[in-house]
Amino acid sequence: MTIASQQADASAISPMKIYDWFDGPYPARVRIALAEKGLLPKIDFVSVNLWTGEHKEPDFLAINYSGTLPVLELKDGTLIAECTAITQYLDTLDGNPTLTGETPLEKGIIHMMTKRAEIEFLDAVSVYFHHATPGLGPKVELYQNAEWGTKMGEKAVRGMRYFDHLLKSRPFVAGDKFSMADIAVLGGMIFASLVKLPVPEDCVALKAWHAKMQERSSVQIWRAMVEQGA
Ligand SMILES: N[C@@H](CCC(=O)N[C@@H](CS(=O)(=O)O)C(=O)NCC(=O)O)C(=O)O
Repeated sequence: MTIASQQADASAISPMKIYDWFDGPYPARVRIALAEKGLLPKIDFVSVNLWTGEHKEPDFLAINYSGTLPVLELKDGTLIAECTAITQYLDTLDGNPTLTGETPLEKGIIHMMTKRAEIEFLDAVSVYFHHATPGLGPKVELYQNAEWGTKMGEKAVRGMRYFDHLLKSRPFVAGDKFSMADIAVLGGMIFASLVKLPVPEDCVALKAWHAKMQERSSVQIWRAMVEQGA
C-alpha cells in the first residue's frame, strides 16, 4: 500500500495517525510514551519503509521536511514531527502519568535531560549507524563518513558512562520520577543494541536501570508490538 492509500484508509477510522516503522528506536520513544499514557488505542500506525527509502520520497518529505520518523498527524491534518515535541503534545492530552514534568522545575530538568540523552547518546548512536555501518543501505545512505561514524560511536559510549554515573545516585534519568528523559535513554539503549554497540561492563547502574525499565508494562507492550511486527 502506498502512503497515500494508507492515509485515505487511516483517516476514516482514527482520530490520530503516526507515521513510523515498527521496530525503529526513535519510534520506540513515542510508542512507549503512548503505552505509558494508555493512548495506543487512539492511534493508527502508518508504516513508512525506511529500508526502501520511502521516508526520503516526495510523498513523505511533504509530511516531514526532515525525512525522519515518527510523525504524528492530528485529525485536523496538523503534523508534528520530533519525538520530544510529539511526547510533549501527547502528555497534554490527559494528566496521567505526566512524562514531561508537572512543575516549572521538573519541566526544565526533564527537557534538559531529554536533550542530553539525544545529543550525548541516542543521536550519536544514530550517526554511528548511518556512517560506520551499512546503515539503511546504499539507496538511502547517499553520503557516509566512516571516521565520523566511529567518532560518534565513541561519543555514544561516553554518553552511556555519563548516564551510568547519574543513575548511581538517582532512580530515574531526570530525578525521582520516570519521565520522557528515561524514554530517550531507552531509545539510545535500543539503538545501541540494534547496532551491537556494547554497554561497558562497568556501567552497572545503567544496566540495573535498564533491567528495571524492562519491567514497565509500557516497555513490554512496545516489545510485544515489535515481536508481532506491528
Ligand atoms: N530528531 C528526530 C530523529 C528521528 C529519526 O532519526 N528517526 C529515524 C527512525 S529509526 O531509525 O529510529 O527507525 C529515521 O527516520 N531514520 C531515517 C534516516 O535517518 O534516514 C526525532 O527525534 O524524531
